[in-house]
Amino acid sequence: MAEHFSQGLPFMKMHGAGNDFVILDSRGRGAVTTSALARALGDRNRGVGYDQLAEIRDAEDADFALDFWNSDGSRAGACGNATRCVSHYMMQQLGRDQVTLLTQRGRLSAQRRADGLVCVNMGHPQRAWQEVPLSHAVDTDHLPLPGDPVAVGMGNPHCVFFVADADALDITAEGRRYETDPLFPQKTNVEFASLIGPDRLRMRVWERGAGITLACGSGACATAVAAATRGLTGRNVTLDLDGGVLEIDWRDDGVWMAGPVAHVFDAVLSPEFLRSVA
Ligand SMILES: N[C@@H](CCC[C@H](N)C(=O)O)C(=O)O
Repeated sequence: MAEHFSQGLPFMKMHGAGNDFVILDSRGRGAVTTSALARALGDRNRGVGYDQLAEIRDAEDADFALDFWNSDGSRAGACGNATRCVSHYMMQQLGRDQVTLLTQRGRLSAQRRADGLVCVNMGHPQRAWQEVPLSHAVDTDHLPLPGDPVAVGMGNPHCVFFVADADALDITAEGRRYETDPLFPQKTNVEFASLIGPDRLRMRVWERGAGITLACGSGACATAVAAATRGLTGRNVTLDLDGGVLEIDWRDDGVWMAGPVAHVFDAVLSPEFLRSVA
């Protein structure tokens, strides 16, 4: 790859509610991300460090397409906060307040609200066990696991626990344990949520392929769907995460998520770094 990028490879660093991303804009050229590049870049000592890498590609019937990678080099089918960050960047580039995009999940749309928050329709939640996916037929509202969690797919799998105090938990131990539970053949993201007020939840997350992160957009959507399904909240919910606040509105046309985005810096990966990954 280094021979194709003799001047280096430009990238952006952005975050959404503290969920941080490296973003490559590959429009007009082929996609460059490989599992090896994602893993090397995701290493906070030897690379740049991030929760997810998002690569923007050309799309024929949408404004752009997006692929997601976790920092361990694995692929992710959805990433709500990166979708909001990249949509912000694309709206700025196109001079518009709304964009459409393609992900593995299908066609999504994003908008900038009057208050400046960027929101995305993450699509309908996946509630059938095959869709999450789970390894066999079970009640997704009450998984046969300690703690009685809920399984929700948002284009990626989530296992949501409702607990008395999410801040009192060792989520590294609990998250690691359930990420690889055999009930989830593709592993899972793990959320821990507590009801802290009417339609308000405190949520912490252990992400598949990334570990503890300060926020997870698809996880916030899954948690809001699980809370409404359990009758703990209505369908319009505010979530307090370690890195900020996300608003989730489960409407007839899908689960909408709104929150802050920040463009941190632009930089260039050196040819030496790219050579070391080849
Ligand atoms: N941070 C993300 C979710 C990223 C993907 C996840 N780790 C997976 O493997 O499914 C978000 O904002 O949704």
